[in-house]
Amino acid sequence: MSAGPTPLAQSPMWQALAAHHREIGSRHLRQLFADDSSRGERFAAEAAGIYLDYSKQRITDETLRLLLALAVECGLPERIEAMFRGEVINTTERRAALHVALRRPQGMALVVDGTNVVAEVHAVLDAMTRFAETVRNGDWRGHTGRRIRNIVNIGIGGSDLGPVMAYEALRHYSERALTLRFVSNVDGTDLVEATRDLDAAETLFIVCSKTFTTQETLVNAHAARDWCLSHLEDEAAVAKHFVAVSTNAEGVKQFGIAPGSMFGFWDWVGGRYSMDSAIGLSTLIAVGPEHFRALLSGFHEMDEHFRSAPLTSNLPVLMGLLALWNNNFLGAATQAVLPYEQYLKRLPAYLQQLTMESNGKHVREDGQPVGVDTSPVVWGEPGTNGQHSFYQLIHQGTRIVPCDFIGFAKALNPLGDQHDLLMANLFAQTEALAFGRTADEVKADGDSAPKLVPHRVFEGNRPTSTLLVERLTPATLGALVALYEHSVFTQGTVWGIDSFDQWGVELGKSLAKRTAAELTGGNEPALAHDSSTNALIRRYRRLRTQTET
Ligand SMILES: O=P(O)(O)OC[C@H]1O[C@](O)(CO)[C@@H](O)[C@@H]1O
Repeated sequence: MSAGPTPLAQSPMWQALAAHHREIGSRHLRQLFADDSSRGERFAAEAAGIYLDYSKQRITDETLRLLLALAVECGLPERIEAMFRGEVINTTERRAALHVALRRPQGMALVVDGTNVVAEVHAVLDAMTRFAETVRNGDWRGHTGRRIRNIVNIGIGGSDLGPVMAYEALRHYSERALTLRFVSNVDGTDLVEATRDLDAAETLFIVCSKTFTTQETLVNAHAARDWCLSHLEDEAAVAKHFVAVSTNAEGVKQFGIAPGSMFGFWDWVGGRYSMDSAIGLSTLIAVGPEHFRALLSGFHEMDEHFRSAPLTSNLPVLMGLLALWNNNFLGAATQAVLPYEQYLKRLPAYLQQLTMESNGKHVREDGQPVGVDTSPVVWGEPGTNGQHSFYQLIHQGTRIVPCDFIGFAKALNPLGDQHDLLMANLFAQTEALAFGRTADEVKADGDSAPKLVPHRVFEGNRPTSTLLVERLTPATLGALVALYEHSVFTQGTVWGIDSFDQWGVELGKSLAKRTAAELTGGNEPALAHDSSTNALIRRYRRLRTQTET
């Protein structure tokens, strides 16, 4: 009988990294910087307009050498090639993961099973562009002949987070005459508040769902349809006020949206990798075709870098391996993403899905336990808001929280010296986190009572990376997102997991379906859950019908 593959933690390179960690794991960044005056320039790399400074990570040259060797041992170069060739790397769903095809220029064919998928991508892109232009220039009229002024995107997960993140990120480049709203939650408040002040005659709904079976989206889409018809009082209005983005033409037709108003994509685009497919229709309408194509070109530039740059200077590879080092060897369970750019306020939420839905897995592709920790918990807030909230823990708490700081050299909305102040905060935070403040330094400052000294000590040695970009543009946004996509892929490859499935969302979905039927109706159904769930359902049933006092 075959002994099966060697568990990751027993592999030679993992073992070498564990030994190396025992040797240097507690070495302080103060010492690492003191030992090498060029560290700040040496531990940096640049691609697609993004400069990555990783010198404030707790690593040495040897750490990097070993991490890169681990990536090679785990087959990263071959796996990158396999993804770009369109091989079935999403093995549990038996599909390719070809989001890189979505941003290829027209002439750069990618033939999978005899089909040039890039040509198909551009055919959809052209249709989206034509449609977006009619909306933007007012040729597309609502049912009563009025111009469309409001766009409401209905979708959830990847069919929401990408569009909303991109809309917020690129607001500076958006058509001001259009109001965009995003509805995702099955909580009725989301739709009610999104439509409360809108005129149905001027509102276009984009129903985004890869599968067109997602309960939240369909429920919201039907409620939006009811809202629209309650105002416009004619079934025919649906044709002018609803379009769909999906891979499920039949489902779209059943909803009542004509095939001509559907923009398609393919099963090889994962939901969380779909913001640059037709799911980006709201983005395209908001920013216009030129900016949308610039966004795609930024993605593509990072793709090409990921595919062709040597591993030693490959941004996504470096970021992925550093995240893995922090997670698996330094024991950090979380990863903070801290954009010092207000427009990127939804980026942490977007990256939560990208990272945690991709790599929050406990088994390898072959079904065997991974045996080491996988995805960190990703979270964050834009700077400087976080500084007055959770940074306390990052500076002086007992846990290590590796942070990605993201900043831009040029402000999109210059206001006095506010941008310099913003960036001064970013630089100061990374410095304080790395170097801290010793008791002797606190005492030397002379403004602390002795008993306060320990409270004012900062241990430092908190690992951070800084991503510095000239300006937030559609192209740099695309490059930034692609950077994180490929970093996630790098980590998943080392762990040997399928980063493109999401079986973990299924159990909750099916239990919710069963439970929904038990919450309403006159007679209490026989409840066969555990005693906690049974009691909660009973109390809920009582409260929902109880007369208010
Ligand atoms: O676009 P759909 O098919 O409605 O799916 C929405 C989301 O639901 C999931 O399948 C599971 O949460 C996500 O991966 C996806 O982005």
